[in-house]
Amino acid sequence: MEVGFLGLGIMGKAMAANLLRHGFRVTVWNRTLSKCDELVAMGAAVGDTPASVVAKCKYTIAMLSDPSAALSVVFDKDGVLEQIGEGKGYVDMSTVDAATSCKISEAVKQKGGAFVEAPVSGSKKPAEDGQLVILAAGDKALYDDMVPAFDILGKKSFFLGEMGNGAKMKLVVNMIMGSMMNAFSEGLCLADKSGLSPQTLLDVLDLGAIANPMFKMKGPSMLQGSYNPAFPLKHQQKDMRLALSLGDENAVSMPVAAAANEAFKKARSLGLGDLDFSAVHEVLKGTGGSG
Ligand SMILES: NC(=O)C1=CN([C@@H]2O[C@H](COP(=O)(O)OP(=O)(O)OC[C@H]3O[C@@H](n4cnc5c(N)ncnc54)[C@H](OP(=O)(O)O)[C@@H]3O)[C@@H](O)[C@H]2O)C=CC1
Ligand SMILES: O=CCCC(=O)O
Repeated sequence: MEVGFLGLGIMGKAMAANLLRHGFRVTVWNRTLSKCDELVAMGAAVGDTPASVVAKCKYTIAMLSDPSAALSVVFDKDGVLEQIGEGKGYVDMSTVDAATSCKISEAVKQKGGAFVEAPVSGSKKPAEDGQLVILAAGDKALYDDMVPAFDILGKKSFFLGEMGNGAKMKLVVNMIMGSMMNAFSEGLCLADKSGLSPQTLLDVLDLGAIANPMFKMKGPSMLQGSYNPAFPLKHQQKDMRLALSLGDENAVSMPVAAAANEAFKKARSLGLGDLDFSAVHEVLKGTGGSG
């Protein structure tokens, strides 16, 4: 199978590499073109623009930072819309809001193409290992065509029905994750300040009902103040913002998520946006704990 791949950040690079390793022919494009080099060394071809990738490939996948990037790659000059059409499919796996997905979907359909939104749960390592959870919605025929690729990228794919449901599901999941990260960080600070060993807290948590891969993976590095980015904090804050907006639209009160968002915003204002989202711990340490 041949696919185009737009966006070679932390996630896109790992996902495109995975497709190459499994025998897919992949044509890549990234705004900063030099980031294509590693994929070319693995056998990828390069397109000069999103439009040229879509012209070459029947199916094109995108993995971009946020709604503004997702829209720009489709609607701007040399964008996806210039070449999408009958018989071609576009799959956006970026985390965006439902309105962004719907806008792209309408435009692609108007040109005769098919569109699926397919954001993912799972971070850098699951992307490298093909263990993502894919939250797709939109054109079912295109989804079915993409299953061979989704089976390589992920351990499970959900088809969630109408356009926007993938984005909404992803935002709900990440809203919970961002709130959990704040509660976890507060717990580490509280343990430390009240004379307990935060390391022992990690051991206790890992044996009980709230054990989870995030605490297990992030806890030790948070205690060391080490935040090598797997999931950049600026993206987690974007997801909190978009989830809170979904809450506004549906009149759902989310005080816990709103407080977590404030901590992520504070972290961004301190210049921590490019670090891992667990760097929010630095903010919470600064307000009383020492982790
Ligand atoms: N990292 C993670 O753990 C996970 C991330 N996600 C989501 O996946 C998406 C990608 O995340 P991740 O790979 O971590 O992000 P990165 O910040 O590592 O990569 C972002 C990508 O978007 C591109 N980009 C940004 N702005 C524009 C623009 N205006 N026009 C064209 N391209 C643009 C960047 O290009 P350039 O290289 O030129 O800057 C880069 O390829 C995000 O929506 C994120 O929320 C979902 C699950 C997990
Ligand atoms: O959007 C990022 C999700 C990160 C994860 O699921 O571990």
